[in-house]
Amino acid sequence: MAGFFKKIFSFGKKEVVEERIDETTPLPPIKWEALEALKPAAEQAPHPPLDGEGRREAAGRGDGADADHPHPQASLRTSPIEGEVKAAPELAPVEEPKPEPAPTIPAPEPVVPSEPEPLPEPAPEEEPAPETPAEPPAPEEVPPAAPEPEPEPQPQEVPPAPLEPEIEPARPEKLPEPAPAEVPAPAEVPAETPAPVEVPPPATPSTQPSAEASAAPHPPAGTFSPYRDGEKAEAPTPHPPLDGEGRRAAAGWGDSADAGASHPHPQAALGTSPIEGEVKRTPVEAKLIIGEVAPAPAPSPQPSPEPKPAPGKVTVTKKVEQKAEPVKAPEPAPRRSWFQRMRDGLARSSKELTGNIAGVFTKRKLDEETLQDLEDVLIRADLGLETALRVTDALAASRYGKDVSDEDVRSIMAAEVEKVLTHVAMPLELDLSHKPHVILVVGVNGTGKTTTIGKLAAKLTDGGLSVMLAAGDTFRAAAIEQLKIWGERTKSPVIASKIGADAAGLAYDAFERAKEAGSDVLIIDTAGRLQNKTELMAELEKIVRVLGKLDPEAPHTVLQTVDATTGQNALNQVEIFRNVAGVNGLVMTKLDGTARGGILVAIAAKHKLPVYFIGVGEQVDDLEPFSASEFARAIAGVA
Ligand SMILES: Nc1nc2c(ncn2[C@@H]2O[C@H](COP(=O)(O)OP(=O)(O)OP(=O)(O)O)[C@@H](O)[C@H]2O)c(=O)[nH]1
Repeated sequence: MAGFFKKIFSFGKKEVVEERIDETTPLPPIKWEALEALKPAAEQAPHPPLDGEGRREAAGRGDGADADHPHPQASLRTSPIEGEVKAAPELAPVEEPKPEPAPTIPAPEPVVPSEPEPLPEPAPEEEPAPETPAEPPAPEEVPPAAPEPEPEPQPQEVPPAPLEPEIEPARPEKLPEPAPAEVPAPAEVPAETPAPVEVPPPATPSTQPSAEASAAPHPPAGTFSPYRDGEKAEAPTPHPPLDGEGRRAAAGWGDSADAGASHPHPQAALGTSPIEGEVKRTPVEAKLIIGEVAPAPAPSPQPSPEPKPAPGKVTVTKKVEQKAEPVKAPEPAPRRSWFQRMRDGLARSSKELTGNIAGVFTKRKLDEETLQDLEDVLIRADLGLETALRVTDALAASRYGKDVSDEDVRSIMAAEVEKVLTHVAMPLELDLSHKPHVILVVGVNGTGKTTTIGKLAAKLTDGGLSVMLAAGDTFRAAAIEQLKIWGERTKSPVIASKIGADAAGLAYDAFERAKEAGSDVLIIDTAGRLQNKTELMAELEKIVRVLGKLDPEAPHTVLQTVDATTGQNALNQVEIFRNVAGVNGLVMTKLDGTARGGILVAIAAKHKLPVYFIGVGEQVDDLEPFSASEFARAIAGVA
């Protein structure tokens, strides 16, 4: 017995056990053990006081681990089984032995005191699971990877100690997890089998995950929400130390004191820091940790950091945009010359015409039939009867009865068309003795009056002339705004009035204003109107009459815009406007992309009015002086 007690005393902590034994009435067991003590070594010594068979069993298991706390704990639990009432008092003493491991890990102990009561139980439960050798290594491995991410979450969480209450609910689940981390020592716990039943399943699996989860999952979680919220890992940086401490404590505790308080301590520490962090981050994350931590542990941490890349991608898109910008620079593609544009525009007219001509003169001698066919082709091309006869007459005069190719025919046609146009292809001359030189622009709706005014104003202002614009189209607000835009672009003042105002009155006012301003040129826009609209045509006539009151020679130039796509109706338009407004010049618009450009030749042949410009587009510089030869060659398809 003496030796037995000595051994007990040597354990120190076990001394308490002896006293307890006395209280619990271990007398019968004492005798029984005394007998055993005589037989075996002192190994069973601690057990005797514990008395129960469980003690023996525990002793057998804990032979090697006796020194460890597990024994006291085992005794506590075992005894509780017999008389749980007593177990409570024993628990306190049992934890006391923990201090022993504490020396090894002083940090954990301080934490334990506050949570010892609840924690001790869960810890022992978890311990059994940790026994699994494979598991302990896992947690250890985890820490390395986890430490980096974990630190972040903890720091934030640590400060808000009050938040722990929220965390605690989650702890029960997590608590088992931290225990595994401490597993190293827990291996001794196995004796605590009773509780393990519940714990093991969660503990072992959870433990690793928990340890990792706390570590791995936490980092991710921390990375997720924290990053987004604070984004700044700056907060995390402070955490690392905290985590490290918590982890170290956990690890240390597990190593030495795992059995008893060690578990609660690490858990508490782990749970508090990581849990808090997770909880705050987002409920979603918490779910991940609790529910599927085990499967996710390793991957979860990784995915968490990955989300960060997402924002990185955003930056990438920005870079892409920047790259796109430089691409825009080269966009300014070289613009085709006006002639090329006119040529392309007349391509449809030319292609149809030359194609038909080729169809007539394919390996055929020139005779009356072929000449008649050619005349029909030219007329259908809107060149007009007069121009068609000029071409057929010229062809018959030189090639009648001979083989004629379509190229010969096109060449002769170009020459004859040029002859017709030469007399009308004149440059616009402005008599600046008039201050201002008044240009009245008329025409049917949509033929390009306002656009042509803008283009012309640009040419004049570019030439150093001062220009004033008058919005005589008082019927359409859009027309007024359109002219104002052109005025801004050409830096030309625009005189306008309210919708529905008298156009003649506006023209008169504008003329006076231009005189007062000393403008070189006044360009007056008018409302589009069909030549068969008597009232509108009368209004146009009135405008001309009113302008004449200020200057008998005004308007000095009356330009009519003619839409090349109009066809034969253009001939009638020019005739009417010429009679009503005294048109003395034409601008053939929309020659770009029409198959009816031949009408220009017909108009020129019939009215012999000057064609100052041709419109080959909607841009400001798409107004070109009319060239008879170029137009003729273009429409005839002659290079
Ligand atoms: N392709 C092409 N379009 C043109 C040309 N000239 C004018 N346009 C377009 O033809 C349309 C009518 O031009 P406007 O200048 O408004 O014609 P408008 O005669 O003033 O019209 P109203 O005020 O309604 O009488 C606009 O879309 C112009 O961009 C041209 O030479 N080529």
